[in-house]
Amino acid sequence: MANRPRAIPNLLITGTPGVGKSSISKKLSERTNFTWREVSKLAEEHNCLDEYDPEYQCPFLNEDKLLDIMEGMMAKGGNIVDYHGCDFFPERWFDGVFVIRTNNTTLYDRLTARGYQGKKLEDNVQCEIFETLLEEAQSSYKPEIVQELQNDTEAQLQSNVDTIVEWIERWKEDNL
Ligand SMILES: Nc1ncnc2c1ncn2[C@@H]1O[C@H](COP(=O)(O)OP(=O)(O)OP(=O)(O)O)[C@@H](O)[C@H]1O
Repeated sequence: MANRPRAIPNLLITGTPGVGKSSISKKLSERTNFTWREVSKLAEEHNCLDEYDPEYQCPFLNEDKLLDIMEGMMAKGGNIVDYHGCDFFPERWFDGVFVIRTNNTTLYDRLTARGYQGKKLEDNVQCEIFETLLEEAQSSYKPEIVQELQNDTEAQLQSNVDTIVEWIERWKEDNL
């Protein structure tokens, strides 16, 4: 553990759209001095979105350009990276990967409330049912750094933030 490149860890908060990544990341950034990196916003701000994908009703992400922009941000640690994908980031960036989960009916309600419908709604709920992001995280990172967090209720939201804050403290102690 002694030759870790960072004094404070980088975290990845991932999961299907609507599971609560931003809610958790925001609260976490308020409880810590870590920086919340909303990848979708970064991509927009730095013009990393290419032409529109009519099937999925969202723009294509220019991953290489985005990674170049994020590389410098990640060097010192202290980042909370929030994105609904995880297999294209360099494995070395992250010390902890948290896959946020939500039960299917709750997720359906949240996405409907957000105005999702038709194929977009179905695809996102299926993505959660098939545990797509969990598998993606498990195949992209060492199993010991990947943790699932159930996030259906407000009480779970709070306890998930507590769990990650405790994880950060433990990481710091282990990597002095
Ligand atoms: N634990 C929770 N209990 C109740 N509501 C929640 C909880 N977590 C998130 N929500 C609500 O669910 C909705 C989606 O949450 P949020 O935007 O954080 O998800 P997300 O995973 O970041 O989505 P996206 O990937 O699209 O950005 C929001 O309305 C949020 O207030």
